[in-house]
Amino acid sequence: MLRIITELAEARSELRRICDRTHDEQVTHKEATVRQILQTVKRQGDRALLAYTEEFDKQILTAEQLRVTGSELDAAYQQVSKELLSAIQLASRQIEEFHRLRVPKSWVQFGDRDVVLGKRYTPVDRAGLYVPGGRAAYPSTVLMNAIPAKVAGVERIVMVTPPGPGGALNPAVLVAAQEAGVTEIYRVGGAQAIAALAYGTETIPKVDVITGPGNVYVMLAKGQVYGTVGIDSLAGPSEVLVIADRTADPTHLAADLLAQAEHDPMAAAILITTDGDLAGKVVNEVKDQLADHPRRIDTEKAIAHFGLVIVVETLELAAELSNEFAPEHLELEVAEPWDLLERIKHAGAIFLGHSTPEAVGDYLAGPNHTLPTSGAARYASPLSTETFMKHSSIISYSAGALSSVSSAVQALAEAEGLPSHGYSVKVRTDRPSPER
Ligand SMILES: NC(=O)C1=CN([C@@H]2O[C@H](COP(=O)(O)OP(=O)(O)OC[C@H]3O[C@@H](n4cnc5c(N)ncnc54)[C@H](O)[C@@H]3O)[C@@H](O)[C@H]2O)C=CC1
Ligand SMILES: N[C@@H](Cc1c[nH]c[nH+]1)C(=O)O
Ligand SMILES: [Zn+2]
Repeated sequence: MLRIITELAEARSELRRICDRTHDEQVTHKEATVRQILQTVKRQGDRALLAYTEEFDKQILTAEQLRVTGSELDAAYQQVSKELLSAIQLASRQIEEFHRLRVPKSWVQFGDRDVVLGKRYTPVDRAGLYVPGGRAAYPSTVLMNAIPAKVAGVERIVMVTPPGPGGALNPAVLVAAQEAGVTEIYRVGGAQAIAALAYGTETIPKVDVITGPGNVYVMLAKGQVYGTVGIDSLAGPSEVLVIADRTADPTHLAADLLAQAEHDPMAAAILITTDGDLAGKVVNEVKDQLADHPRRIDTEKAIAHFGLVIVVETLELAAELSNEFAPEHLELEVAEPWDLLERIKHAGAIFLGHSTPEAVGDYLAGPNHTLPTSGAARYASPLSTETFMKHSSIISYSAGALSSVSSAVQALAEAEGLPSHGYSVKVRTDRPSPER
């Protein structure tokens, strides 16, 4: 079931197929479904949300039930154990500490002739967070999305997540939302939730930026509403790529591959190793650990379609293949991970050494777990406080500075056939404003 490949050309073509799995023909027809959902919600608002929730989530709700009430939020604290609450609080603290480290700061620079230039950072007014809820509950994703928004200074943090049986939401998700500073929660999921956040409905406010991971419908919907709103990145079905040498433990590697595969039948789990014996042992371990896995069917599907073991001659070649794939998560399970790091160019999050399984980053190390997938790590970055901020350029010229560039501006304006541009400078240098 987990295939071993030793031939380089085949390895490259398989990696390409797996990387492109959210763009292949099976998925492209979902683009049309998603477009239809977005348009219907845009036209019909809450009515469409309720109809899609009935169709896809099998829950019958009224418009009044879309928003989670204060009493439900209070009750959630009674439904989580003390251990879980303190784990949520530990994760919150560590995620907040990490995201506070590098909040972009506004700056100005004073140059010659009283020229002042700079950047002024401001948060968006409203952020919309998607928290997945189809196959698993994701309190950790609530923290990973809401905390950076709060640290960035966003005033209105709107969360959406699909309803479970009877419309209920997972209590840990509701507790995490309160701990992280979410201001309002709506029970709606999938592409319809993304449409609600992008266009607004009678109940759900339109936001400025939508963040958060989700399945392929959510990912396609975020891609389609980009431009109407900002988005973080295309964070779709999860991926891990592990580079291992003979010092790695096959039991650990198998556990890490399955930890990714269990997210979604479209999740990807890839091992590239320099040790042929290790490759065989990992394949057997995966089989053993899957035998009594509670999510065996979906996990097996992911392993069968998007699982792979590649045996290569050198770690340099392993790094090259990894860069071509640009994985969401990359584990360096080798004797000298810091040396190998030098060769890594494209990856969402990089886990170094034998004691750093991806799960520690998924939950509480501090860096964000909402990461670009399907090759998007070639150009995109993890979700961060910057995702919820934008900057304005700051420019201030004195009269002297303006006259020193007047002829250059006029030459450029003339070349572009835009005389009023040139005149707007000339008129000021010919007739400066009186000193006030
Ligand atoms: N890249 C990242 O940073 C992360 C990614 N993930 C990924 O998030 C995803 C979560 O997926 P799910 O558990 O499915 O939850 P989800 O909340 O993303 O999707 C469930 C929703 O999909 C919609 N849907 C289901 N079948 C549909 C159909 N046939 N047509 C139209 N809409 C349909 C429904 O509206 C449902 O509410 C996984 O792929 C996981 O790997 C999770 C955490 C982090
Ligand atoms: N591994 C997920 C994150 C996660 C949340 N909960 C468990 N894991 C990802 O794609 O980033
Ligand atoms: Zn995970």
